[in-house]
Amino acid sequence: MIVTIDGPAGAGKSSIARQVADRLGFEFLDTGAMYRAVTLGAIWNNIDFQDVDALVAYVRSVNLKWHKNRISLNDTDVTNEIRTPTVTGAIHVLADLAEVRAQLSQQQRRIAEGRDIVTEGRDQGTEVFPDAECKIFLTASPQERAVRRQQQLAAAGRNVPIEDVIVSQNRRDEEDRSRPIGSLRPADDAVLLHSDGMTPDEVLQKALDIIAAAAETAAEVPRR
Ligand SMILES: Nc1ncnc2c1ncn2[C@@H]1O[C@H](COP(=O)(O)OP(=O)(O)OP(=O)(O)O)[C@@H](O)[C@H]1O
Ligand SMILES: Nc1ccn([C@H]2C[C@H](O)[C@@H](COP(=O)(O)O)O2)c(=O)n1
Repeated sequence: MIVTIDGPAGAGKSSIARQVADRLGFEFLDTGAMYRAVTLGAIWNNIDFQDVDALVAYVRSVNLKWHKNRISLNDTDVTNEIRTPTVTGAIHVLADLAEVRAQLSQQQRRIAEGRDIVTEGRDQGTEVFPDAECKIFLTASPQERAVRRQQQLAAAGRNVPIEDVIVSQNRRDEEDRSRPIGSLRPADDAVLLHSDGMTPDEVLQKALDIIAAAAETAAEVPRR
């Protein structure tokens, strides 16, 4: 069974998707980590971000591996290095390129093949797994997401004023929504889960309920 969880930055996708996967004994895939890793690699290799051909060639050449919730690039574990503001600020350049998306989407489908998996990102239910048995669009208001992000950053030792968090969140939302391919939007058949005012445990339980209902429907309606 494939479960997709898409939504805007800071909605709680990775934390909820990981817990859902643990509870169900499914694999978990963080597709944002893949976009982050190739962006980091392009920076490390001093690739000119204006040179589309060079960026595409680089992404085609790298060996990206997702294993046990960690990501490696040409056999170097970059799970921690991909979470810097520099990487976050540069991702949109690669994420906007159709060829890069095609490459990473293909790899995501390969990872999911024959597995029960919870995969999260922006385009999982719309572009990468249009036939997924369960699609959730997890969201929260910009204010709520910003507060969560500020607390997450503070827990990691970075005290960032809420105004700055909101500015960078608005920029990412705009980039993610206006992308020509793979833009952030709910699939027509996604269940909307708006998490304002819900604790993480409540969101987890709601997601599990949605998945249980979808699994029941999938069992009743055999796939063509
Ligand atoms: N319902 C909730 N209530 C309060 N905090 C939450 C809730 N859900 C998630 N969080 C917290 O919000 C922060 C952001 O969550 P998370 O990293 O899972 O978001 P995300 O959607 O994956 O973001 P991104 O796309 O930027 O990676 C984390 O610190 C997480 O623990
Ligand atoms: N399926 C995906 C996943 C991620 N991206 C891009 C857009 C995001 O802003 C960025 C980082 O993702 P995050 O780690 O914050 O989930 O990567 C995408 O285009 N498609």
